[in-house]
Amino acid sequence: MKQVALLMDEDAIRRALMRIAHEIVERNHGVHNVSLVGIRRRGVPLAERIAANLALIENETLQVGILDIGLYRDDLAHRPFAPVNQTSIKSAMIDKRVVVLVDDVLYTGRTVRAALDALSDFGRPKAIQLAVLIDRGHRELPIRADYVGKNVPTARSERIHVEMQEIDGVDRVYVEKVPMVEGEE
Ligand SMILES: O=P(O)(O)OC[C@H]1O[C@H](OP(=O)(O)OP(=O)(O)O)[C@H](O)[C@@H]1O
Ligand SMILES: O=c1cc[nH]c(=O)[nH]1
Repeated sequence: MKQVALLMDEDAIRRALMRIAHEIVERNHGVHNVSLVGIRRRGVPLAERIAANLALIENETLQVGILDIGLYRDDLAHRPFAPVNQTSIKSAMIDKRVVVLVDDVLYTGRTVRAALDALSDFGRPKAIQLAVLIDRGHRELPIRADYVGKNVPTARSERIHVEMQEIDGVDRVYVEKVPMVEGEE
């Protein structure tokens, strides 16, 4: 049977996203030169919520870019369907700016690797920073997050599920515990 444990509820997600917004302001001395880019799918509503928090803190409205990394995945050849590119980014949001990439879960780092590759098509940012709601460890590439909602030590056999009101009708994060197989971490 599927075993699940709640990691974050609506309030915990809201607080984490407000803290991340404050950290972005502090690290970048404001948000004047900052752009937000959400990785589809759930990175997009997360980036929009961080943008709303930044508007409250700094009184500046940031547009949110949408990055679809489908075409840049390193396992493209093993996927059954060709992806449709749903990226929506203007070069002016990238060139010479500090770009904060936003995603829901950081795991192996392969999605972020693909996102860095995809972003380079739009210009040359001054810097790229990474914000994630959950860092679950098990990196396979030298990638780290600058802003983390919650660090969650996990076994590889587990899966983190992030659900967002805008997509799933509810705000919550839970871990699906899969019974360990002998010899696994
Ligand atoms: O660091 P990584 O190993 O790349 O894992 C993290 C990514 O995995 C998830 O996407 P997934 O491809 O599972 O699709 P989903 O968004 O439909 O869950 C999640 O949304 C992250 O983008
Ligand atoms: O646990 C995981 C791993 C990758 N992507 C997710 O969304 N959850």
